[in-house]
Amino acid sequence: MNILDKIIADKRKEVALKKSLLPASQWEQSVLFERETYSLAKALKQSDSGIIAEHKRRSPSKGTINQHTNVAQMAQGYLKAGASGMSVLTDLKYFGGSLEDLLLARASVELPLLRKEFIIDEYQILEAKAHGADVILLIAAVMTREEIKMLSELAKSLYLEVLLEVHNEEELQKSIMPSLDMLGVNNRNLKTFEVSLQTSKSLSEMIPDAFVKVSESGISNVGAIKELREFGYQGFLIGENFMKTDNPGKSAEEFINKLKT
Ligand SMILES: O=C(O)c1ccccc1NCC(=O)[C@H](O)[C@H](O)COP(=O)(O)O
Repeated sequence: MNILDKIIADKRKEVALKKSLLPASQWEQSVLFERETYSLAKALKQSDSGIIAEHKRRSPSKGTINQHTNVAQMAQGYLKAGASGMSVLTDLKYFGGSLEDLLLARASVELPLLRKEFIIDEYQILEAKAHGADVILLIAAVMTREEIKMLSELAKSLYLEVLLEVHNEEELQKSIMPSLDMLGVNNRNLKTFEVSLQTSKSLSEMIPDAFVKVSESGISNVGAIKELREFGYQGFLIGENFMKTDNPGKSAEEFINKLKT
């Protein structure tokens, strides 16, 4: 079994257990459920950075990246740096994240927040809204077109935006539908961990202009962003490059300042 299949199999068990313990209806009572959300798509179109800076303690491909994080400080650092949004990993087993991380980020900044999670069930979308997310991620590799439609339409009905992630043409073709806001191309093959920015470049012309294009993973220098912009990308999801430093906020600030020159 490849790592993505393993993550999804574990996620199904985790969600089934949560559903048996805590009904989804409780999330609708959260004070955060009725709030206005921030648009990441708009921020990416309007900002001059386009950076979505990630909070990620560890990953299957890199192991431990940074165990000594202060989510609130990091969120404020990313905001000060000029990031267009923040991505918060909420999976515990493989990434060391939690819904508390998302709540802390929400309490700290008014930036658009992406819940970076392996979403396979409506329950996780209600949970995302109740914990401060503005955007959810759907991964085409692990769902059918019907599931993408059902989950993205639910998210939109809750005023959450949807970032749909693909890694190849087949995933892209099966996924295009009006209930998506952003199309993300993951440069990392989640089954083999191979990373190539060429994946974003090759798929770019197949993404309809109606969607904001986001390039994800393996971005470690300003030159890469300048190249990807030539292919129409307006969003750039960066995790490890910031998280591996002692001060991710400051490292994002230096990166974004360099981007402006
Ligand atoms: O990062 C991994 O090892 C990974 C493995 C399996 C599924 C997902 C994985 N990563 C999630 C991401 O998409 C990245 O955290 C995100 O795009 C940022 O990537 P990077 O800048 O390379 O840290």
